[in-house]
Amino acid sequence: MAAAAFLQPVAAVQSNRVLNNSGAHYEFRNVSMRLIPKGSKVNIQLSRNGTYGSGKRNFCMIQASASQTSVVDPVSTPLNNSTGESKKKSNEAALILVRHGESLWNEKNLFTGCVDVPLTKKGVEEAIEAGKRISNIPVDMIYTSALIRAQMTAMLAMTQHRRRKVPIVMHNESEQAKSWSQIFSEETMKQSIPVVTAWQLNERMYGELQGLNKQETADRYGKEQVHVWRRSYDIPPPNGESLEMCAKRAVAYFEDHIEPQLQSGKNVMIAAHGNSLRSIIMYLDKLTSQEVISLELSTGIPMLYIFKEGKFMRRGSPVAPTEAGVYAYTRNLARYRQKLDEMLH
Ligand SMILES: O=C(O)[C@@H](CO)OP(=O)(O)O
Repeated sequence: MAAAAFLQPVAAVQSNRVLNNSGAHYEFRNVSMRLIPKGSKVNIQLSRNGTYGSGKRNFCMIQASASQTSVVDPVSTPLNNSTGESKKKSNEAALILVRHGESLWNEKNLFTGCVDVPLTKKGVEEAIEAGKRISNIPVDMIYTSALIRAQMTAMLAMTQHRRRKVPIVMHNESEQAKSWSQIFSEETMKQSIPVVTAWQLNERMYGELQGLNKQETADRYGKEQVHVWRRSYDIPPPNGESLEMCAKRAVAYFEDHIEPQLQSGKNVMIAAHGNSLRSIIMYLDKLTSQEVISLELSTGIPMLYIFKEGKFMRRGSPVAPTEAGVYAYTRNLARYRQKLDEMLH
């Protein structure tokens, strides 16, 4: 099947029933399909009571064939197997951490926490700048929080990547969402980067401070008290999460979901928040609770780690996409950079 494929909402098809080989009818509910140009063949997958089968029928400009396709899950399928761009002979991978760009509530100096606000224009520019800095570093998987400011940052950053892969948000929240967002072209899959969103990477929940102005809160409760709420390790703000509580869920997620990807040689970018990233950095750099409270992260500045032989090595922030030093960190990064240059010049 050579033609470019794309997903089509089921509702766009003219019938609400298809006929399978044995003459049985299936409702269109849970049908996933691959559309190709007129006259070509298309495979249809039917999901009925959890089982899959193949259907055959002419409708619109599609002719259905009896052959069956397998459902390809981009998260579990290695995306780099044909380009060889980040094949790991040694067990090594790049990890990029980036705090979201400035949000509308950063700009207004409001406690934000888990309130879902977007980036400002400056935040958009910061995200694009972050993308330029990492535009020569391989990215096979992206993890973001469930909040739009982190997701915008990841997406905007990837618009700058020289490899030009397309970040695609995975929707696993329901069987239907999963089935309706499937991709049916291996070629397209190879050119995609799965984006996994996880609430565990959210900013720490700021409780009753969310939406309050930081300066006004300091004027009202005292600078010291607000400093304790903002920067102590284990004292939570009223009805909110302490950094320790935030670290518990963010680090558990990192260990359970992200570290296995790095171990398998995938290069990962995480776009998240001041406090969820401080928690993860505390884990990566083995910081004490005293050390982590003085760690401040700027918005939109990517940080690079190399994961090798089970250890994380902090490599700082690439200051420019062409910064030679970054690519000298490992042979794989150097090779990737060289391949991009060859491909794109
Ligand atoms: O308001 C927030 O959610 C965070 C991040 O902007 O603030 P703080 O600097 O106090 O961690």
